[in-house]
Amino acid sequence: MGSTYRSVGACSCRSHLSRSAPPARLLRKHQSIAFGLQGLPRRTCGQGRCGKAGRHLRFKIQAVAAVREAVGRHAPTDVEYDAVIIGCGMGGLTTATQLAAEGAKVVVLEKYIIPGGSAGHFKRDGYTFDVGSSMMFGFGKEGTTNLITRALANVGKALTTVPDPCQIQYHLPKSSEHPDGLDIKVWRRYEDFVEELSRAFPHERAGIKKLYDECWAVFNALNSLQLKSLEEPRYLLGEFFKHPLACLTLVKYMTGNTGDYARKYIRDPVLLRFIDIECYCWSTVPADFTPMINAGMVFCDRHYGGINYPVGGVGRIAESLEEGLQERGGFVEYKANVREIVMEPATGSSPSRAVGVRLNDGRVYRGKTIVSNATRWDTFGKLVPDEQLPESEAKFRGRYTKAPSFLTFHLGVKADVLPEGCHCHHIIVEDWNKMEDPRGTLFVSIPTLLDPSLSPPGTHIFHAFTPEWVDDWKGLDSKEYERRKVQVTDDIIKRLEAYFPGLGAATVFREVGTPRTHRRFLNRMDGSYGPIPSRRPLGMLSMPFNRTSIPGLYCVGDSTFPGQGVNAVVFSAFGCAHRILVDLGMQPKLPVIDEGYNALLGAVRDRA
Ligand SMILES: NC(=O)c1ccc[n+]([C@@H]2O[C@H](COP(=O)([O-])OP(=O)(O)OC[C@H]3O[C@@H](n4cnc5c(N)ncnc54)[C@H](O)[C@@H]3O)[C@@H](O)[C@H]2O)c1
Ligand SMILES: CC(C)=CCC/C(C)=C/C=C/C(C)=C/C=C/C(C)=C/C=C/C=C(C)/C=C/C=C(C)/C=C/C=C(\C)CCC=C(C)C
Repeated sequence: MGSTYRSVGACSCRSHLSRSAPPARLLRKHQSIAFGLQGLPRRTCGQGRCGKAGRHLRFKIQAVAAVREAVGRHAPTDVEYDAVIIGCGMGGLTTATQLAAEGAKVVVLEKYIIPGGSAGHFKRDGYTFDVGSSMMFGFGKEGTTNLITRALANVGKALTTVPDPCQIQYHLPKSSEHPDGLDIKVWRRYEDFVEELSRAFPHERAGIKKLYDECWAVFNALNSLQLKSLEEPRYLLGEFFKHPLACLTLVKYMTGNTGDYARKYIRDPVLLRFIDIECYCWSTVPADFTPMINAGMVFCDRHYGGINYPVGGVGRIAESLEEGLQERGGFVEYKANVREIVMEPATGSSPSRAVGVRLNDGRVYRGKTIVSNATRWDTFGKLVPDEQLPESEAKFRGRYTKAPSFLTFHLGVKADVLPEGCHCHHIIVEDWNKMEDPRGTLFVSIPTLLDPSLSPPGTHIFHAFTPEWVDDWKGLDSKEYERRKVQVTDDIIKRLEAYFPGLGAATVFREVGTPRTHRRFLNRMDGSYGPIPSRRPLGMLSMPFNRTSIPGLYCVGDSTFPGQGVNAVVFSAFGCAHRILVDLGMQPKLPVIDEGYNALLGAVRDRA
């Protein structure tokens, strides 16, 4: 089994260790130690600040002990929580913080030993690697769509971020019109991007502008509303009253997909493929399967709030949220593997209800509400046994399927291998017909171009990833598994050398994750990136919101609307926390309308 999120490589430098720091802070500063719970750290930080290894070893042993203590702490089981949350990914953690900010009593139970799940980070040999994407939306300063900024602010936190001047540099295949291939940069300034794309497709200049301007109509509507639970009619009516035009605009786009709008304005087949990759790179499906509301959000926030990288790495977001949660009396228990959701049996006219969770070690946590941040397939099928699968979930399985997982290559490279003026994020498509194949599209992020402190001097982090199914990695013994990892890394580096000449020779550190790594360390069924529609969806209406048909049980994260993406998951958490606060009577509701509206919403969505 790959060791991507486990091996030892801690900093022993005094500047990184503090004997007096509380355990949570130690966890943050010494996450590398936390990754090395199986043994003592082997090395110093690689940032050149250490030199007195013997003396520092004493601090190191104390730090390891403190981290062990933090990781091993149990939350009390003799109380009833307002919410018991399964999983400390961005979905679960943000729900917890937003509930705690309103005075709710919450506990988060996380199987692994760090916060953030796919949006966490880990340290090795002086490198801080983001587990998943390094491209952060929702970090702007203005409007209402800056959801990450808001989630942090609601628990009194803020992070310093570095603006990225270019969201993505696309390296696209040759065509008769573009015999050298197509190189498109999505600049932070909207007008610069539209100009660059229009220069590549001059005959489609008007269509390009119309399509992206239509996305702005969606974004401007979203960006004028308070973003909360779409399952809560009191809030919706309030927003309709305050911003009728914005709400009607969203109603108009609610059932539409991006491909329909693209074809309305654009004829050029290569440009339509470009719109497909613009969607695929975050939704893992082409434009016809991507809801227009989501495209409006992604295609405009990158210009409005911009793409901004948090100093210290993406994992700082989750670490800061966890601090905010603790300061508000919430609790995250690590190494807490939830085995099942405990149900109270049905009585008379009351259906069976979720009332707690049972861990692998047998302990039970009871809650007025239970929130699952696990994927839909892990929640229904594992935590709730298949025999109790609600009809709505059976329907979900018919409409959505698991997206593939990823092969991830966390590389340390010599700095001089990067070309002059290199941008942080790259997408490489060598053949349009292979865009959606496993190992077809290559993604690259070099976050050290924005925050050089993440790697030792003279080096960069080069994070490459590509979609991959778990099936190809099943049933291998450890020797064959390791051999396959080396082989696939060499193959991918060879392909990347066409764009980054000398990459192989310049690589000084390698850590490779496979779908099995994602499955094991993120606890995601088959390591999946999340749900994708198995047929054309009815825009945003097809994805489930936070409530489930089991009373007391809510879902949050990328298995709920609006799907994958850190800011998307944060929106799902805002909705989840809001709906729970209303259901717990901690925020007001309109009782009769509430039930009628949700029954209607359920009926419409059943047909979606
Ligand atoms: N490698 C990648 O790039 C990658 C892969 C998948 C998802 N993503 C992205 O990550 C985000 C997903 O966020 P999310 O919050 O929905 O999920 P998440 O997968 O990031 O977090 C879920 C957390 O729940 C924990 N968990 C699951 N089952 C558990 C159980 N039974 N007991 C205790 N803990 C359990 C996991 O350990 C994990 O920490 C999205 O932005 C998505 O796009 C990225
Ligand atoms: C009745 C009803 C229901 C309603 C009525 C009307 C209304 C009012 C409506 C409303 C609506 C709303 C509010 C909505 C909202 C929405 C939202 C917020 C959305 C969001 C979204 C987001 C997203 C999707 C995102 C995503 C992102 C991502 C995924 C990212 C990713 C990235 C990556 C992967 C990276 C790449 C890389 C490279 C390039 C290297």
